[in-house]
Amino acid sequence: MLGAGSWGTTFSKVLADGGSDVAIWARRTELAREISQAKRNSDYLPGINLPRTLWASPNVAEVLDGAEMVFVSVPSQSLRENLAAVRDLIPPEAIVVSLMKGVERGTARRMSQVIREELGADPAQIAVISGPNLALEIAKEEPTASVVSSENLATATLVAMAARTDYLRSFVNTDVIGTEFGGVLKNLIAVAIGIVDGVGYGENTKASIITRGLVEMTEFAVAYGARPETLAGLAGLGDLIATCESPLSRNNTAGRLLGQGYSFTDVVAQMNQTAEGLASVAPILELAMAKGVEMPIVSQVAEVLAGTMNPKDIAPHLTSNSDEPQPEN
Ligand SMILES: NC(=O)C1=CN([C@@H]2O[C@H](COP(=O)(O)OP(=O)(O)OC[C@H]3O[C@@H](n4cnc5c(N)ncnc54)[C@H](OP(=O)(O)O)[C@@H]3O)[C@@H](O)[C@H]2O)C=CC1
Ligand SMILES: O=C(CO)COP(=O)(O)O
Repeated sequence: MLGAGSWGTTFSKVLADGGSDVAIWARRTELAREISQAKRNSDYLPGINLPRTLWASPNVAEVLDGAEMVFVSVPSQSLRENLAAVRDLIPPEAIVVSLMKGVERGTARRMSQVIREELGADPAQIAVISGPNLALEIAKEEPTASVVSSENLATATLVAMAARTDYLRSFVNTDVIGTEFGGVLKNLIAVAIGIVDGVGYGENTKASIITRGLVEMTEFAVAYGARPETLAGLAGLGDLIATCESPLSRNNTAGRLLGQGYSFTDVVAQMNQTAEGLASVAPILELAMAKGVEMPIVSQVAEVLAGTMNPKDIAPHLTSNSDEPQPEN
């Protein structure tokens, strides 16, 4: 596992509980020591006991030695530089699995695309995992489901088998584009819902934004080749519900602070964990524009982030250029 944050550590627990030998690369020596010796990660998962077999090291060569599967859970914006540093250490036959839910600023690439580019990996050896998977709930072994996606169904199946425990089961699909974009886009809608909460609006506003948000997510992802069913599944609607409803969500939390009137800079300063949605807004809007997809809710999030829109003006019904009633579907 590359990354010892809340999701990297939680998913390592899942894999270890599923019977695998798991090693985590933690960039901080003291955190690696705490995981290996105390079987705890008090920075990210307070109160959670980790499996006895799990160990961590700041030495990435040691962690990757002999790995059959390499899971990656670092912030999306740091993926490329991290892969460049370990490229020669990843065993050539290893399956590489992205646990991340962002797109790269500047290139607008999905994480599996960055993996492919940086490692020169065969797409059949790459998988992505998404779904309603709030780390702390899974670390507490509350039951949930994930989706493992790969262009090669056999690869997705192998990964899903490795991640099988009493409290987590995975479905498989071959729609990598839909599975990845589902995870990215729900973060942006969760920021919008956080803004609504911060402003103090109620359930009608939230339900309207979640519903219209799913329409935006689906139109966007389908324009890039996703299957609409994927967006209606765990990696789309499922994760949208979990992230929009939960105070555990960092994207939701970031939105709430914006809705309470904090500036983007203040919000970034207050967040001590990764809120991927903040960096993904701009590249997603670039991709939307390239395909002529309207994303009124995501556009409003971008405006609130830029400080050009009062959070109180957020609404589910704005479209860019028309006062006429729009067809619902
Ligand atoms: N948390 C969750 O519930 C879920 C998260 N995800 C996704 O997982 C990915 C990782 O998120 P999550 O674990 O939650 O994030 P956290 O903020 O909890 O942890 C981030 C981890 O990455 C490390 N890190 C930070 N910056 C860098 C860098 N530049 N290079 C290398 N490592 C770095 C941190 O190290 P350090 O501690 O030293 O700063 C830490 O180990 C995200 O894409 C997120 O969307 C997906 C599903 C659920
Ligand atoms: O992806 C997640 C749940 O599925 C976690 O959401 P946050 O990154 O907003 O905490």
